[in-house]
Amino acid sequence: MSRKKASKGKGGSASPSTTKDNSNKSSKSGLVAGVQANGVVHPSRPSVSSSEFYDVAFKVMLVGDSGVGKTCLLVRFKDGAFLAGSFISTVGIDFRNKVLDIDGVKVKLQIWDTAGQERFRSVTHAYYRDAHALLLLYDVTNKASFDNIRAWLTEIHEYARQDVVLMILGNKADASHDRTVRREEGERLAKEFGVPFMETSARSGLNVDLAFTAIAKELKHRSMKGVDEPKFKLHEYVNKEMKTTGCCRT
Ligand SMILES: Nc1nc2c(ncn2[C@@H]2O[C@H](COP(=O)(O)OP(=O)(O)OP(=O)(O)O)[C@@H](O)[C@H]2O)c(=O)[nH]1
Repeated sequence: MSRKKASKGKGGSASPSTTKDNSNKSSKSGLVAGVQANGVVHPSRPSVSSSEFYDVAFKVMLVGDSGVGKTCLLVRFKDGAFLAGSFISTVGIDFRNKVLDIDGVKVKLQIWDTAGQERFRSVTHAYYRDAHALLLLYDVTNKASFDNIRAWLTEIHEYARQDVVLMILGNKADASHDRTVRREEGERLAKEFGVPFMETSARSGLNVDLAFTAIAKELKHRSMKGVDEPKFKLHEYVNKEMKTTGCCRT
């Protein structure tokens, strides 16, 4: 299978220019050429065994209230590290790339980290329609961020594609002493809307890889499924993985 080469930069900012306030967390390598509107890149380069090369690419957006841990989740997934220290809010939108090997297929996720603050909402709206998947986060120590999930879902239905892959994540699951939202509440809400759900922790790494891998698997199956290939079921995959790992995988 021939493969496309991913951009070399760690990530980048898209217009309007965005980053964390006063931080150097984002780089500025710009948008990656070749990611088409339907997310499937038709490769033209020969296959090489490098993580820079990929077969298909998709855009994944992280959304949710300010402070729920979107940037930290992305950094944990991309770099395997936790961004400790004082909280610096994202301004606008920023992205990073990561290539995953899904059943022998190189899947590039271009992951967009959006600002949770209300004042950047109109910027975020402009990016919804290009997203193939959305990870909607709340903070298990912040009840308001959980209550706002319904409003976020309304917004998603208004601005995102109809076939967008969606998952709800209850982040900061490590912070058991400060928890105000029980896991069952998250599960119930997600069930009500028919959306897969898991709790995550950017701090400990709990379920972070699983969340992105599940999304990548679903997107890859949708774009490349053969006639005889069994249908991939995101819900079932998430439930099975949570059961086999006892709900907690770092
Ligand atoms: N205990 C704990 N703290 C976390 C976790 N994830 C993020 N935080 C903390 O929560 C704060 C906010 O994290 P960010 O990742 O910047 O939040 P955000 O959702 O990107 O916020 P905006 O950019 O304003 O939308 C920071 O102080 C983080 O250190 C987590 O999994 N566990």
